[in-house]
Amino acid sequence: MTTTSSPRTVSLLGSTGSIGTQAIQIVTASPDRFRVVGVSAGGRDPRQVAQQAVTLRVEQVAVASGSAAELRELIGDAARSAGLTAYDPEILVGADASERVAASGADVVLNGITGSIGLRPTLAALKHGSTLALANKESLIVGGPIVKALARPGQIVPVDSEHSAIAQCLRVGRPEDVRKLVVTASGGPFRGRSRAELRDVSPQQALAHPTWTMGRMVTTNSATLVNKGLEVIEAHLLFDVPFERIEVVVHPQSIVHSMVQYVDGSTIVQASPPSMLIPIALGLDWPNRVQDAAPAMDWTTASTWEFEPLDDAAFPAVALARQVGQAGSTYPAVYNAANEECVEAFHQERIGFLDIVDTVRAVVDEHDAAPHTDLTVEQVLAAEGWARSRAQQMLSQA
Ligand SMILES: NC(=O)C1=CN([C@@H]2O[C@H](COP(=O)(O)OP(=O)(O)OC[C@H]3O[C@@H](n4cnc5c(N)ncnc54)[C@H](OP(=O)(O)O)[C@@H]3O)[C@@H](O)[C@H]2O)C=CC1
Ligand SMILES: CC(=O)[C@@H](O)[C@H](O)COP(=O)(O)O
Ligand SMILES: [Mn+2]
Repeated sequence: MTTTSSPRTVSLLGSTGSIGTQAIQIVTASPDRFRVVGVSAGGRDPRQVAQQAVTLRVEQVAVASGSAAELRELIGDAARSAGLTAYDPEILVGADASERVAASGADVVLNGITGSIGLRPTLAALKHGSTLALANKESLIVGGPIVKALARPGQIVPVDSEHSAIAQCLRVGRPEDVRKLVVTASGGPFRGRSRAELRDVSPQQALAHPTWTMGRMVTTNSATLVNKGLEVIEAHLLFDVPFERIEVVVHPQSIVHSMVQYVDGSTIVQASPPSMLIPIALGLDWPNRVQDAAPAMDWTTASTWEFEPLDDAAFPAVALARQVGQAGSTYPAVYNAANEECVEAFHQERIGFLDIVDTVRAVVDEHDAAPHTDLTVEQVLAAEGWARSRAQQMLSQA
């Protein structure tokens, strides 16, 4: 028996970024399964947003900053070039534009925004009943218990490659039989270097990721291993596994995207050549798989997979993340916000590479949060504001 169903409606937040553009690749290849109804971006390239809107015929187009009149004109130009006569989407401009797209009730909201600015859109998507395909790990990490309290079981589908891998590996066993989660890390461009050898590395070197092509923030976070620290907290929050049962192992090939070890000694791995197309496609239609979403492993040619322990002395960001994750409350928000400030300063060549995690640690050490049993968004935002300004003060004295 064949069944037909209408395509899932999808809102893409961060549509012009690495995750957003790959999501468009997936949805345009499967028009029978997905229909994009909204796109949002920061507004750095309104022409690209306009072109996406017209190509996908979305109902809502949003940018955080820019001019509504200019965006409308660019959409009009792109529509005329495409031979579209009557295309008049809703245009949203402003700090809350993505949140409004997220609140429109699409079947799936893919949050591919960078940074903790993605928190309110994440909350809006959950409140309005959409499935949240979550690439924007920062919103879960900073919002922690607030995000979890809003989400019904299964409403958040991880898009981050490691967490998508773990979610896939968890489908083969019972939760009570899980011994540990093993999160893989490429080790970044500076794998194997000592702390002393990291002192003078440049922003350009930090952006030369060995296996993934991604946006600037997450690529830099891979170089410092802050990304892996964030991912340990993300795994704890998504899968309710205590920190002491979440391991990190360095795997330079980025083929095994993470693993689950069960109590009988079996380890289940998810493996595919490094590509976000599979986790994005799963995020959009979990647990259904999109045919040929990405190239599979070729088992007819020889290959070598290496695994090695993380060097915590050279890369202390993961150990620090475990501490802030255990502390909970506003500590993860402070860790992330201080890091976002430091990464920008590093790319402006105001500070060195080692100053990033050293400053994050110093800001976290100064943070004095009461344990919040009922954490609120306002408390998170206040702690973030404090962390950002404290990090900036420290950086200007560095
Ligand atoms: N890229 C990857 O392979 C992976 C990414 N992730 C996570 O996914 C998220 C996105 O990463 P990535 O795609 O690499 O990042 P990019 O920098 O490539 O893209 C970020 C996107 O967010 C948009 N954006 C920025 N600020 C706002 C805002 N205030 N409102 C709405 N949109 C905004 C940007 O628009 P504009 O350019 O106009 O500013 C852009 O479209 C991050 O959380 C990252 O950690 C996780 C795993 C893998
Ligand atoms: C593709 C993806 O999920 C990234 O978050 C990735 O994890 C980055 O690679 P690292 O393992 O170097 O952090
Ligand atoms: Mn990841």
